[in-house]
Amino acid sequence: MTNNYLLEFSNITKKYGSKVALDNVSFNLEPGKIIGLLGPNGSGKSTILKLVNGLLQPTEGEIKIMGNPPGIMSKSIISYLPERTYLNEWMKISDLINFFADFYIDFDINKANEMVIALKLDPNHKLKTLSKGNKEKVQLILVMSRKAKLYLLDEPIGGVDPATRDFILDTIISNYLSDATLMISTHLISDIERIFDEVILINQGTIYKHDSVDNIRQQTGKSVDQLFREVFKC
Ligand SMILES: Nc1ncnc2c1ncn2[C@@H]1O[C@H](COP(=O)(O)OP(=O)(O)OP(=O)(O)O)[C@@H](O)[C@H]1O
Repeated sequence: MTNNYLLEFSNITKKYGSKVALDNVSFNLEPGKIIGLLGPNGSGKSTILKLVNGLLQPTEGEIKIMGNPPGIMSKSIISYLPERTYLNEWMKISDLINFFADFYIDFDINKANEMVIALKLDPNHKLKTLSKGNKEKVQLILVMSRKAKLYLLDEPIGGVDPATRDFILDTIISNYLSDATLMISTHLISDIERIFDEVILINQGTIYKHDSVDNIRQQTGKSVDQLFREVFKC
């Protein structure tokens, strides 16, 4: 690595056919930060996360994760929670945990089991039988139990009731290593902004603002949620 960036996202344009989803987007992320990726529907958040994870290829531009392009090395250090579940609905929570433990050498099975207890889930239940919010908890447990360097969470807690969100957020932040970076796409800004160090505000495929939450609060006198509502007012 020639610099201290965990992720370099340089001059990325992504087109789906003739649709420009990202237009010359650049940002760099340092290790040890929690970044909120915020923007209206269709602004390009999921596209960014899929590009970083190597599920999509950029039309133009360059992505580097710890100095390397997305590939085998980056997949070993990225833990990704996609917007839709890909897990086998017929598997029990305990089976899914064992499956992940077999698949990822950085998976901490003890941490996963602790989180199952903390989030009041029954490991003998099949995913198929769980409510939407409890399914989300299971997916988060699986993703956060890896000792990854970069966590990419696409809308992680949309289905969880507001009272449980805080508890889940606390569980997340107390269970990842302090030099890891989390990038979280969400519409639940007021619920989650307390854990963000930085935010990237994106609109129609271009970055409106990338700054620390402290700077935003100092410079605008507003919370991120207030700023978002003002900037992206319909
Ligand atoms: N496979 C695809 N084919 C064509 N267009 C696509 C495809 N995937 C995304 N798009 C378009 O690219 C743009 C960005 O989509 P993306 O899913 O990245 O937005 P998003 O910010 O994650 O949205 P949301 O908040 O609604 O989840 C949108 O206009 C979307 O319609």
